[in-house]
Amino acid sequence: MFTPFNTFLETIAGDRQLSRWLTRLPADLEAFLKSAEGQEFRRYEKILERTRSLHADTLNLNQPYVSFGRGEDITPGQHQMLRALYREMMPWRKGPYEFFGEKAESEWRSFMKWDRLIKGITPLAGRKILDVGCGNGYHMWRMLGEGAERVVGIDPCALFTAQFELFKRAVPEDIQKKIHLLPLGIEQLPQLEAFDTVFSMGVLYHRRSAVDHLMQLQSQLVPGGELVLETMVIEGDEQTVLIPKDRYAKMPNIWYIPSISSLENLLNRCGYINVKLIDVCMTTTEEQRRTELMITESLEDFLDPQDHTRTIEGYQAPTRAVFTAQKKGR
Ligand SMILES: Nc1ncnc2c1ncn2[C@@H]1O[C@H](C[S@+](CC[C@H]([NH3+])C(=O)[O-])CC(=O)[O-])[C@@H](O)[C@H]1O
Repeated sequence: MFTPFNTFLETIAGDRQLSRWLTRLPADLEAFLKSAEGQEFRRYEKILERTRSLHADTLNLNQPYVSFGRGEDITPGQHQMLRALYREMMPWRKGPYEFFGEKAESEWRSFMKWDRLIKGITPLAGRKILDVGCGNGYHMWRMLGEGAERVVGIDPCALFTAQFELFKRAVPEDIQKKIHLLPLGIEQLPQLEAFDTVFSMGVLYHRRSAVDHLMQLQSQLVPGGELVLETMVIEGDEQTVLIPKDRYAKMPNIWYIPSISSLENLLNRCGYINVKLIDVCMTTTEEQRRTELMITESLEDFLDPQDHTRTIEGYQAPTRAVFTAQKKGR
């Protein structure tokens, strides 16, 4: 029934920690496919059928444009087909990508976040990784490029899963076995204690309970494993947290924006050790902007037109911090 996810189910059957997931994963995937979001995914799958004959034997996962295949590998008709397909699968929020020479320019230049964090985290070579709220998987490909042994991403959005599948289905089978995006929310994960590094980037502020989110992430890590947490922060002391009255930067679903020191405190209270701040950076319109493949409002429209250090509601403009923290060893 759940064809696109079968390889993952087979892979985890032989893994002592991950096989625990089999108690609920098949049912969750089935429920997804039956849901409205799942119907949407099926619709995208029909679109993906058009790319069935594309096989990318050259990959470059270590540069800003994550790229698969070369332009000269496909016909002019296939180039045209890909350009049309990108449009049918809009909006492209994360990227950029290059697929057989066709560039997909996304709203976010996601490599800028990657460049800010990669030098501050434990090297990913040989590690098993979970990326929570992975979007269309841009950073997952970069993780694989760093030599990760296996990368699992979860994101409940059907479109993002389909965008990921566009590329995944074209790569060689040995690579397909190492990288998996499942259309699930973090709340659907049992305590797996299976991952050496867990990423949560751009997710904490969407969660209604920050404490539960941090504890849930911890329960995915092996003892001694590393959390990489990226989230919005505001200026202030250990007691400062912004809970927007209503919208924040026009977003209705922002619940919790702590100061750096209050988030450090929270990570410690949740039992993490070696909490380190590795980057703080105000988001610019160079990093987040409208493109041909994301034509609705972007950062520029969310800021006060007279003062780009404020959101349109008058709050501090989006500023993002990256932390690493470790789960205690046994
Ligand atoms: N319950 C949930 N569980 C898991 N994911 C969720 C949930 N709810 C929403 N999401 C997903 O979390 C992602 C947040 S974006 C960060 C992408 C990437 N990490 C990035 O850092 O560029 C936010 C941003 O870019 O500000 C979206 O793809 C949602 O579908």
